[in-house]
Amino acid sequence: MIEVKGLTKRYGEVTAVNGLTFTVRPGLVTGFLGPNGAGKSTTLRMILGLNRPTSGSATIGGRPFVRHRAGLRHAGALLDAGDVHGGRSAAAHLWALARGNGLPRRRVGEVLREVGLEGVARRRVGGFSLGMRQRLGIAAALLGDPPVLLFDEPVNGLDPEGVRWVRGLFRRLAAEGRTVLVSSHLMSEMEHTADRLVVIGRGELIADESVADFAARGTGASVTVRTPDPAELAAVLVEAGARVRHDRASAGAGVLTVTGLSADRVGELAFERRIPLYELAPRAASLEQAFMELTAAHADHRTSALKAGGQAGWRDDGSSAASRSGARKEGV
Ligand SMILES: Nc1ncnc2c1ncn2[C@@H]1O[C@H](COP(=O)(O)OP(=O)(O)OP(=O)(O)O)[C@@H](O)[C@H]1O
Repeated sequence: MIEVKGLTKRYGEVTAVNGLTFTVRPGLVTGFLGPNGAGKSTTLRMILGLNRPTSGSATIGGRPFVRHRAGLRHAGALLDAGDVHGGRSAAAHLWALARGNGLPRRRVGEVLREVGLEGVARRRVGGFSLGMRQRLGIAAALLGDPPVLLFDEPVNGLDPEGVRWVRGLFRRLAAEGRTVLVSSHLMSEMEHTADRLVVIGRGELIADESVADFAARGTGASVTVRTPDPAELAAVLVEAGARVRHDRASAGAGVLTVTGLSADRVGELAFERRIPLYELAPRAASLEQAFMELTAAHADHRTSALKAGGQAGWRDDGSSAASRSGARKEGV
């Protein structure tokens, strides 16, 4: 379990994280989402004791991470896949970590097999692709067989097969009862991977709930209804204030997409007018749409980034080099 309470981090004038409070539970994959600069990496670094909070606390299993001896047995993390000594082999890199944490040598071979790098164990990490480095970072996180795992943008650089593999790995780790926290800017990725979402914007908590509850908050929610009398039903629904789109005919019936009325109300109106229904299904807004709506107020930097000729919206290069190297310079 990870517990974050009133966590705040200021860098001079910049408040990177502002009074964050949330709990990450075992047995679930929790997605940690937010626009660029929302404070995800800073939060993960504070949870791992790499950045010192200005105020508030973060604990893993009830204690600050730095108070755990042989830390890799308690929590494993992939923060920055590029942050590896390029002159070492994959096996040597992992063996150095294992030795420092009192872990047996056999774990090196086990985790290399787990991530599919056993064939390149003796190769220098300097020649690895970004995807291979991500796999190596995941191997390092798994080395101590820890109950708590944190991954910062783990799918960057992975090919489609790698993405599928990593999704399956996270689901398995959660099914084993571990606490799994995964940061991402890819909404679609979280839709397939996470059970819960912690969403932040400008360092503040926006949502902490199940994926389904989060998606249901978007205004793009609609109702799909199939009926042999689509024209008549459409007229009734429009009269009641709905917007109706006639999509297609299917198995002798018309399919309507209705927005602005709940599925319950659509069913009631059809019943009152004695219009038969073959199908009535509420559809939540897409996660992406709900996310864009809910974070809009916390992400006005998108516009300024565009004006400045910088990158707007979601990060797609897997790095925020300035902030990360800056955070490293803090020397904690
Ligand atoms: N060492 C630092 N010195 C000054 N400001 C920093 C430092 N580290 C981070 N920041 C600032 O804190 C804010 C949060 O940055 P952080 O990297 O945690 O966000 P993020 O959600 O991980 O973003 P991204 O997805 O772009 O990596 C940003 O405004 C960033 O510029």
